[in-house]
Amino acid sequence: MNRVPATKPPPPKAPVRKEKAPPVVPDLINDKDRGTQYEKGRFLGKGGFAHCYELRNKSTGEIMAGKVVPKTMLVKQYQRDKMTQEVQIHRELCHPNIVKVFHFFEDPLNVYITLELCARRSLMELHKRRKAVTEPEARYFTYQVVEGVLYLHNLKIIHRDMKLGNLFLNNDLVVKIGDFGLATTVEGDERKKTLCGTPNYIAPEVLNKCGHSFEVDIWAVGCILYILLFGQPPFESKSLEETYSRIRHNNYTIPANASQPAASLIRKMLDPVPMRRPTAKEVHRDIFFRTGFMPTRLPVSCLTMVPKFGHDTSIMEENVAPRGSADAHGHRPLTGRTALSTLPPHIVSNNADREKAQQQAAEATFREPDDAYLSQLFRQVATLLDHRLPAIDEEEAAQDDYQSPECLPVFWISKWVDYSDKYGIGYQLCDNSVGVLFNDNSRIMLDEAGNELTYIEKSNKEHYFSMKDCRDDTPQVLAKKITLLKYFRSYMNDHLLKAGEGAEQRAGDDLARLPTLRVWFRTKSAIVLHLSNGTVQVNFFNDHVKMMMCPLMQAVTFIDQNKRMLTYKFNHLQRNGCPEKFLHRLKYAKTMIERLMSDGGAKLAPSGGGSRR
Ligand SMILES: Nc1ncnc2c1ncn2[C@@H]1O[C@H](COP(=O)(O)OP(=O)(O)OP(=O)(O)O)[C@@H](O)[C@H]1O
Repeated sequence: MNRVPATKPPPPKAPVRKEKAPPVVPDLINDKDRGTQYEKGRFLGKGGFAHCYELRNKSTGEIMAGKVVPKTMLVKQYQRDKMTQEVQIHRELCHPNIVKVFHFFEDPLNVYITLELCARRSLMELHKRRKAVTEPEARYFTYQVVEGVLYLHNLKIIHRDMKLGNLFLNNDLVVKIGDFGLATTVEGDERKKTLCGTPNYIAPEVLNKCGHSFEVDIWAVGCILYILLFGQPPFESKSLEETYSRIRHNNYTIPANASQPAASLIRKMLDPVPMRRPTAKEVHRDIFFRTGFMPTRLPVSCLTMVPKFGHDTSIMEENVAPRGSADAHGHRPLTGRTALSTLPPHIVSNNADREKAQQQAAEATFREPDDAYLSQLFRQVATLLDHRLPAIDEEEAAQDDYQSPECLPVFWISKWVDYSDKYGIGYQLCDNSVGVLFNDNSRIMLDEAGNELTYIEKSNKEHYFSMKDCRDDTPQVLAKKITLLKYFRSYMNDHLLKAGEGAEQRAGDDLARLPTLRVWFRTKSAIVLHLSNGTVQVNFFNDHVKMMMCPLMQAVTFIDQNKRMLTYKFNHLQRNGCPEKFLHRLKYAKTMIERLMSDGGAKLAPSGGGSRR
């Protein structure tokens, strides 16, 4: 296929930028000293000097993460010393909020560190997808970070590179502090004078080179809490010089909508004078962590969607008269996009905290763009295609080093059933939750366990309730929709194969607000689906290739004919090239996004071809 019209002279071939040579990692890795063999699993990602893979202990079946550093990266003595120092500090640590190091060994090619697997990536990906999170979530994550820091400081260890990307998440969304590459131990009142490498959230005393200690970690935690709550770093600017100048002058502002305890804690942690900053112990007992919601756990869906903090026992629906204005506890349902009342039992809090969290979640959903990021995605794909992308081989693009697996979507549609000639389209998400987009543009969603139900009116007003609360007097229209949802669910469970089978999954949760199908249509060659979290999915009928594009991660994932998942950042494809086959699909996707935009709100295109119920 021609990439340039024949009339134009072809522009010079874009240079292909070669990345650093990736390590050669055998499929079977031998830890000779312990007599253990590991099978190399999926590629997890790469950092400045390490590549990370899922490893499976052949004899125990245990799955872990394996950091691989090629020996060619450790030629100089100082590089080897740094690595040994990092591992020496890290391997001694044992705390629920610190990534566990299991072993450290080498073979002729590489050095390996086996680590506790953090399958849900890091707070950096959460931040990219969500920007500002709600205060209960910020409290939940930051408290765990502080617990880890308190443990380290008690052992006289400074981490010195606390940042979102070093705060990993396991499948239960427990925070695990990792990457001890800049960590050091402190003797007595010693002030450290040198720091190799640049920590992300650099404290003023490090910039001023006047000696630093534990307080640099507290400064970084202040930056982390700020980013979680307000969606951007406190001293961010267009240039590094300007950022450093702002740090030196303590030039940052706290948005007016911040709660008093949050604002006060941030001010204390971002004090320009290190000695005035609270210790980890003082932060740990700060009032911010003692008031307001503190969820004991968060659902996986909060990596991409604002969570909900309660149920709506008083169902309201267009064309359905609300049954009473207050629930059994005398709580009035909120009007707006979220109507919440009864709280899950594991959240201990008072009414005022509860309503505040509800309000915050509602405000956050109002901040989501009306087009669910479609125009943003269109611009990204259009920009990518405006460039002359270097053509590369498909197999080259399938190599680990080429991919960015951290950008894999949290949710995609793994099954769908088109019954729009009568009712609507039913679908299953990759976590086994199911939803229906009805022909009247209302939506319904049920989590995997079949407990948590979300009903979204045509006007986008959301109602959450537990299936246990569904009584005999459920309004007839809704009862019918629930029956249809269950029908779709059993049909999909019985009949269809799941796309992307084998990927990480987790059961739904009572705080989960799952993404729902917003708009869809079918063409002769594909079905196009747009989820409310911004993901656009295109399933091609002829060869069963699927593509998912995420505007927030600025990335695309292909599930190819061999069911391989290949994830690429748009800017990586732009710089390093794109196989012709994917380019062709991206061009098609651009037209499809345009059509989604012009279709606006859920106009169901006439169906043509493909599977149909
Ligand atoms: N314990 C883990 N579980 C799952 N994935 C991990 C784990 N540790 C690291 N990763 C993944 O591997 C990638 C590379 O790891 P990391 O960033 O720690 O490497 P690095 O080269 O030491 O980092 P840096 O460039 O920050 O010095 C990370 O982006 C992350 O996606």
